[in-house]
Amino acid sequence: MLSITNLHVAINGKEVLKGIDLTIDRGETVILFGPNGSGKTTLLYTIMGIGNYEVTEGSIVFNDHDITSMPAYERARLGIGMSMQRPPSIHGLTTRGLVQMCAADRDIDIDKLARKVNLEDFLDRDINLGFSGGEIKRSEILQLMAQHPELVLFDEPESGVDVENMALVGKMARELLEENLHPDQRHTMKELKHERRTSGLIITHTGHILDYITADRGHVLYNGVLCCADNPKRILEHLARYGYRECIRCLS
Ligand SMILES: Nc1ncnc2c1ncn2[C@@H]1O[C@H](COP(=O)(O)OP(=O)(O)OP(=O)(O)O)[C@@H](O)[C@H]1O
Repeated sequence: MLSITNLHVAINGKEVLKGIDLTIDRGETVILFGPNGSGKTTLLYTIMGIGNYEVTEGSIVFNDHDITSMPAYERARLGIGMSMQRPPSIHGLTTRGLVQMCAADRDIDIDKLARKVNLEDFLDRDINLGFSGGEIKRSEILQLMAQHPELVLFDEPESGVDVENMALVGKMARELLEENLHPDQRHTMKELKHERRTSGLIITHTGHILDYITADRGHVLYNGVLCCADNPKRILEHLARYGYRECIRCLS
């Protein structure tokens, strides 16, 4: 699905990512922790191909396509989608218009999808213009539901979201990632996991998203370097107790 090898990324000549190796298999969800400024957003934007990020070394391969230098719209067409932490407002582009663009030639019922995230009254408003934090996140989810990507990149889904909105965002994120496949009498969890085609890479500081989705693995990104891989809840407990100082010891 996604294979990142020795990825070095610079912004305005400053190296921010310093040799990232990361593989995400089909149906797998990976959580990314890390202190402010460690390069998490840079990694997600570089995978999506947006912004002024220069790949100076290494490669990103998605479903056997080398996407390292591909424009963002081609990556989206291949099946990568992203929910940004602070997406821009766009004058003159309605939410409905953007959601329709996300769907490309898929046949979707925009009004029905919007009702799922309580955004039916926002469809004819300019995208994100005057939206609250929770409304922005719900609109990001709506776009992802329309796009139906194979790899979902979430940059801090909890940011700016109140408890009630978090429950809705978490539920919809689970629906996107787990594709409404629930264990029943005929199918075990293991069998269903095998059927899943959607993968996720999620940045979180608080870990609240882990109350809603099942993550397979967590990593810590520290100063542009991935420094550990473990059960995400265990990493979170460790960070709550010791902060990031153990990462410095780990890397030294
Ligand atoms: N356009 C830019 N110009 C210069 N430096 C930048 C730019 N964008 C990001 N950086 C720098 O790159 C580093 C990594 O930023 P990034 O946003 O990837 O960190 P992060 O781990 O996502 O942080 P946070 O948890 O605070 O969101 C920071 O030092 C940041 O100031």
